[in-house]
This record gives sequence, C-alpha cells and structure tokens, in this order.
Amino acid sequence: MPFLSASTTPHGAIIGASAPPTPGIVHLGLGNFHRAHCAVYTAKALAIEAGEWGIDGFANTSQRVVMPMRAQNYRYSVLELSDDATRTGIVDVHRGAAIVSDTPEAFIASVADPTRRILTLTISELGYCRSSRTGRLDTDIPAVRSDIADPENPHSTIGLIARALTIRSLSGEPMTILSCDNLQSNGRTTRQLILQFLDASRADEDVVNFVMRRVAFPNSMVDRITPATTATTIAHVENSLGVRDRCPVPAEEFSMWVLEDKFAAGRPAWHAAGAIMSDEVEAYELVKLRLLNGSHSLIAYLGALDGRETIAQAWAQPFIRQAVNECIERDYLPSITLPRGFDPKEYIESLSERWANKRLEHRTAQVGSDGSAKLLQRIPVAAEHALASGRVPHMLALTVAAWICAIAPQDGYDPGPVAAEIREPARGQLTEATRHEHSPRRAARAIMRNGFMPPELVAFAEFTHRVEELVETIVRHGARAASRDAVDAVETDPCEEE
Ligand SMILES: NC(=O)c1ccc[n+]([C@@H]2O[C@H](COP(=O)([O-])OP(=O)(O)OC[C@H]3O[C@@H](n4cnc5c(N)ncnc54)[C@H](O)[C@@H]3O)[C@@H](O)[C@H]2O)c1
Ligand SMILES: O=P(O)(O)OC[C@@H](O)[C@@H](O)[C@H](O)[C@H](O)CO
Repeated sequence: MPFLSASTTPHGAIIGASAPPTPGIVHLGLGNFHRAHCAVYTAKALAIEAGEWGIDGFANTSQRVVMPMRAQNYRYSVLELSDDATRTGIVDVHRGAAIVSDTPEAFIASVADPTRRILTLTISELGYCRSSRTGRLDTDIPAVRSDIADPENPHSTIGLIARALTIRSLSGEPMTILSCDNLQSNGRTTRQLILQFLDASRADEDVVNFVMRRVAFPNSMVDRITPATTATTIAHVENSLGVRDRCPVPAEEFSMWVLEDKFAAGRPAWHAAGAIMSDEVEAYELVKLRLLNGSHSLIAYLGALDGRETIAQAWAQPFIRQAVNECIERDYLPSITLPRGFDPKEYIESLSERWANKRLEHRTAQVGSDGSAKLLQRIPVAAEHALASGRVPHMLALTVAAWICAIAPQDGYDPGPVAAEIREPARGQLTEATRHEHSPRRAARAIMRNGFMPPELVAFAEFTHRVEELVETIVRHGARAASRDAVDAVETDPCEEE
C-alpha cells in the first residue's frame, strides 16, 4: 500500500482546493481539531475564492502530527463518520509544519512576517495560562514567570505570541489573532491575556499601542466533535482511498463555526464555506460551552466512573441521559440568553444524536482530560446564576463531584480503569490538597477551597456542601446512586414547584 504523498493522492479526493504556496495564516496547535475544522473551512473557501491563504502549522511540543505531515507534503485525510456513512477526503492547505519547542524562533518569525495576516489558535484551555482563581494571566506558572522576566526568550504560549507581536510592531502591519478554543469570549480573553503579559513584562508603549489598535481578536464559536486518531481510522482510510495515511483525522459530519467579522488584514471566504458571521458570537459560545461541553464533561465523568470507555457507550446508559437532560433543562438553559432565532429544542435533539454516534469512538477519558481547566469554562458562571436566584444547581454539583471522584479518589474508593486513564495535570496538586483529609466530604471541601474553583462560587456554602454530599454518595454507593440523588433533589426542589 503506497503512503499518501503529493504523487499518490487519489484523483478527486482533495476537499475544496489546494492552498497556494504563500501561507497567509499561521496556526498554533497542530492537533486533530484544527485539521478537521479551520483547515477544512479554509480548503473549501479557497475553492470558492482564491487567495494567499495557505497555513504555516506549528505544534507546541509533539512530533505526533508534524513528522507525518512533513512526510506527506502536509497532506492528510479527514474521515467523516456518521452512523450510516463514511466519507474520506484529503486536505491540502498546510504549507509548513514545525514544533515550537524545537524552534521557537521559527514560530516567532512566522507570526512577525508581514505576509502572514492571521494567527489561529487551538492550544487547549491550558495553553492560555489563565488562573482559575483570578481569571487573569497566571504568573504562578513557572514559564510565564520566566517569560515576564526575560520576554526576549519566551517559552509560554502567551510569551511567544507577545514576542512575535513586539517584532511585528516594527513593521506596523495589522493582523488578526483568532482563538478557536473552547473558551468563553475566546478572542477578548486572548487579547486581555496578551495585554496583561505586555504590562507585566514592561513592554514598550508603542508595542502596547500596536496590539491595541492594529491587532484584531474576534471571538469565535467552534464546533465539530473530533476524537483522537486510532488504528481503525488508519484502516478505514486505507480501505476507502487505497493509500496509507500516517496522520488521518476522524470527525463527525456536523460542523459549525460562528465568528465575529472583525479581521484586521483580510480573511479567507470562510462565510462561503459555511461559517456564520455574526455579532452574537458570545451568545453562541455560551450555548455551546454549556449545553455541549458542560454536558460532555458530565457524560465523561459519570461514564468513566461507570466503566464506559466511549461517549456513545456512556450516552446509552439511561441514568446518564436523565442526569444530562436535567442538567441542560434546570441548570444550563436558565443561565443563557439565546442567540436570535435559535431553537434550543432542535439543538438539544441534535446533541443527543451526535453523542450517540458509535462510530466516532470518542473516548470518555479524552473528553474528561484537563478538567481543572475545562470545568472553569463550563460550571462556575452557570452555577452562580442559579445560586444567586436561590436555587442549588444539583446537576452542576454532580459534575464537580464526579470529576473529584474520578481524579482524586478518597477513602479507598476505586474509580476504575477508565477514570485512571484521564489526563489531568492538576492530579498531583489535587491529591496533595486532600492528603490529610480522612473523609470523602472533607477531601471534597479541601478541593473546593484550594483554588480549583473560583472564590465567587466557593462563597456559596450550599454549593460546596452539595458537592461534598454527592462525593460521599459516589464513594459509598457509586455514580448511579449519586446521579439518582441529584435528579431526585431537582425534582423535589421547592423553588421548582413555585
Ligand atoms: N476535539 C474537539 O472535538 C474540539 C472541538 C472544538 C474545539 N476544540 C478545541 O481544540 C483544542 C484542541 O483539541 P484537539 O482535539 O485538537 O486536541 P489534540 O490533542 O489533537 O491537540 C492538542 C493541541 O493543543 C496544543 N497544545 C496543548 N497544550 C498547549 C500549550 N500549553 N501551548 C500551546 N499549545 C498547546 C498541542 O500542540 C496540540 O496541537 C481543544 O482543547 C478545544 O479547545 C476541540
Ligand atoms: O475539546 P475540549 O478538550 O475543550 O473538550 C472536550 C469536548 O467536549 C470537545 O472537544 C467537544 O467534542 C467539542 O467541543 C465539540 O465541538
């Protein structure tokens, strides 16, 4: 079987159009999501309107995608998996692939190059170096601290971008930084973090003015379930295209992108490729971050504690469906102002179908990873909204309790092999915070009070108390019992009966 390359690409398999040699876009975070989402929209846009919109791709530290992409002239396939069909197409829009930790100067030079006009980011919630306590740049992170002291030799993502913008400010060429991560107000947040870094590192006033006036940070809501690549993905591509792709991407059929049309130096015709340009992006973000991502976390942690390896297997459990439906109905929906003309019923029905997609094999351990950073985007504001109106958000408390039990189990409780697979950089800190606590309740309280949740939420004692109770129920009687307890409490909530 030949490997995928420029000469072995099967006829007619390219999605949209191939990009020209000049990359007008730099991308940081060359993982699966970018390759199934922004890159596909770019390829389709280029087929409708030509432009200098190739992508110069950078991974943070890993060779996993960079090396195979180089070997394949930056081509790769996207395998679209729905319950009744499989479609495979090849994306050919990247014009470079490198690893930032190997050559930070190449990333800095690329962003500073005046011919680059957009920097797109999929660096995960952790990449933004944002404190869960303050919501500001986290100066306790060693890389951030050392970058502030020595901004010319950066290592953190924000430090690297700030350095590149400092050099770019000499030419004064405008550019757009477009966050495509699951972060509330992702554009505005990125701008604030970069400005906070420039302030902390005593950057020149000209640089600050350049970033404030000539760099645009549109918000964007991104949506396409894109799991990790497996041996099955590679085998599917071989069967359908007759070539061996070293780095294919599996994804669902559904894809959505809502952006603010505030670009400082042009953009590809993404609107013609299906992206929605809107002045209500933050409302779309809220819908997506809470109804989809917040529920996804609940499915992942309950599923993992129940021994379910994939989201589809977890979603097949009636107790999980019931918990998630209550969570959406009682805790998330009341906290959201919906975009104009948005039909929540239709959206919720489509979520159910998407989570039921067995062929995606989206792992609960993947969705549950980095919960210490992700839950902050999904839980506190919605929970505070309920608490401020006198109601305990039982299902949000259940989400936090299930996360605690999966990541920092107490009192001899074994959360099982699926939970053990969940990657959580704060695992050590969580365990340390609970080391001297000898009951599940006290351990849960220690976690709530040790900076893992914002102080505004912890100030609501009834929320912490509810998390403690549900942690104890999980430890003593299991995730199903805790879920039943939370659902029963919602159903007998006096506020709900008024
Ligand atoms: N996978 C999805 O279904 C999906 C959907 C919507 C949005 N997203 C967003 O995309 C992000 C990446 O998802 P993925 O599926 O591509 O994951 P992935 O594991 O395939 O890739 C993660 C990427 O993040 C980068 N990264 C991680 N930590 C970083 C850091 N500290 N600094 C800079 N870069 C860093 C890595 O280089 C890698 O390219 C998610 O965290 C989320 O915000 C993903
Ligand atoms: O990508 P994360 O890590 O922020 O969250 C995990 C999933 O909820 C997420 O990837 C969804 O699949 C995605 O956001 C759907 O668009």
